[in-house]
Amino acid sequence: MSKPTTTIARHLAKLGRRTGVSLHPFNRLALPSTQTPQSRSRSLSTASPKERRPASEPRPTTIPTATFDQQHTTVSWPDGRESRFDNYFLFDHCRCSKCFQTQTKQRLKTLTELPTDIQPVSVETDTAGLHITWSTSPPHKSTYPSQFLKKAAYDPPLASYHEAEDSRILWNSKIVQSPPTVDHQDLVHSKAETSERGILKLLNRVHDFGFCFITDVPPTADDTKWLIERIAPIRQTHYGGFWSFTADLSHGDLAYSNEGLPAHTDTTYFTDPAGLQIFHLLSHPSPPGTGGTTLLVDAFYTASLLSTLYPNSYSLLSRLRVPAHASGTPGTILRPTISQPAFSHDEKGQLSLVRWNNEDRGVVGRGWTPEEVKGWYQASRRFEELNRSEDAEYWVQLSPGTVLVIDNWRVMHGRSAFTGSRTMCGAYVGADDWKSRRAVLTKKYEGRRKDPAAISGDVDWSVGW
Ligand SMILES: C[N+](C)(C)CCCC[C@H](N)C(=O)O
Ligand SMILES: O=C(O)CCC(=O)C(=O)O
Repeated sequence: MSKPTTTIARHLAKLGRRTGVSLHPFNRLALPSTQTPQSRSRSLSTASPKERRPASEPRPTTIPTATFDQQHTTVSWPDGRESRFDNYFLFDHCRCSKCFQTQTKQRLKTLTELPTDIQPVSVETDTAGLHITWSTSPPHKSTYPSQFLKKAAYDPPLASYHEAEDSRILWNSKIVQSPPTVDHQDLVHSKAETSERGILKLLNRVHDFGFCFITDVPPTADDTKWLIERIAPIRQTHYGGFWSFTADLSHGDLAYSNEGLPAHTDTTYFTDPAGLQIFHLLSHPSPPGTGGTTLLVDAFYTASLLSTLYPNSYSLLSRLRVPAHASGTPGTILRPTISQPAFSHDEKGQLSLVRWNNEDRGVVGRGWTPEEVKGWYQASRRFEELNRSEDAEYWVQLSPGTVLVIDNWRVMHGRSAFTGSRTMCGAYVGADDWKSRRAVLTKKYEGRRKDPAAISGDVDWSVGW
């Protein structure tokens, strides 16, 4: 693949000057959201006086006060902020034993069982939070911890929700200086707690950087499979569960050849793209073999650059849906029922999933305007140029004993063409599965520190967000 002759370096230099941030790795660039900078500033500057902006960060609070009327209960925080809740919303979110099954953590009432004219007969506040006695017969009593109310506030939302501190760190080619790594011993220690803490460290690094190496892994398929199964359940696909592959075209896919593969994410043809892509290079005698070097690119980093350099291109790649397919293996014609754009965002507008695979891309343009077709190609070429820039590309030669764990929703991977006999093994893990594993271990070993008010009495308020 010839290097694109681009003016990206000039753009990057300008960007560095314009944003005042030096684009070195471990930079906490703001993750791009659906709104491009211009549109974001417009929405803020045109907010009418009546639209209340998220309040500033709270000062230490003591005990709030509360008032209510037929429709709402309003909590006034000691720092002057106010949070207004529909009474129906509060009643719906009661987690007393009659409304919420504490073991299964599920609601016990349907919406039509909640009276639409529900209102308090009294409200009180204390260090435990807000206590409401409702106008039901007999009177139903609910308690809401202050922490819950601040997190759930929607009228207005509190700043902490939209500016939630995210530990993600965007990186470029300089990550080579200090790539995230954990040691195999930390993950398979005989003491269960030590292993779990090691797996949490691994998954935190995968969350923060989008990838992490595991060193000193016994270079066998069996040991690799056993290790992956300790991290999270292996996801079955049409490639099987745990796989070993080589250049034999045993599957109708270029991965099973010795071709070079540009930076891409896998399984864009699944409605739910694989969450983790785990690789372990078991063998590639070189010499006589050549090539087969691994490429990593942080798509959140290059998308962030695109968002700043070419906001309209970022918006097009966030909106226009692109068909993807896997049709090369006999008996398989895979495509998502609902095509998706390259960039998907969460409910906060944060970039959460990048689908980028030029080989598996289908026919674009159906339902688009001619201008959108032109604009999409321009935007995609710009994104590809950023991905193929020396600034973004991190090339690393894998070797037996080092496992590479990739967040396939964020970091793209690829490889240089190779000769010789090369065997790679690994597996996919579902996105929800590895994030659940991380959430459970975080709650177990960091819960008190990260969310002290999560457990109030025997009610778990940390779930359901
Ligand atoms: C990893 N393994 C070799 C089993 C499959 C590779 C699948 C590659 C496919 N083009 C995709 O991007 O999903
Ligand atoms: O063979 C490699 O190093 C990577 C193959 C690849 O990109 C893939 O399996 O998606």
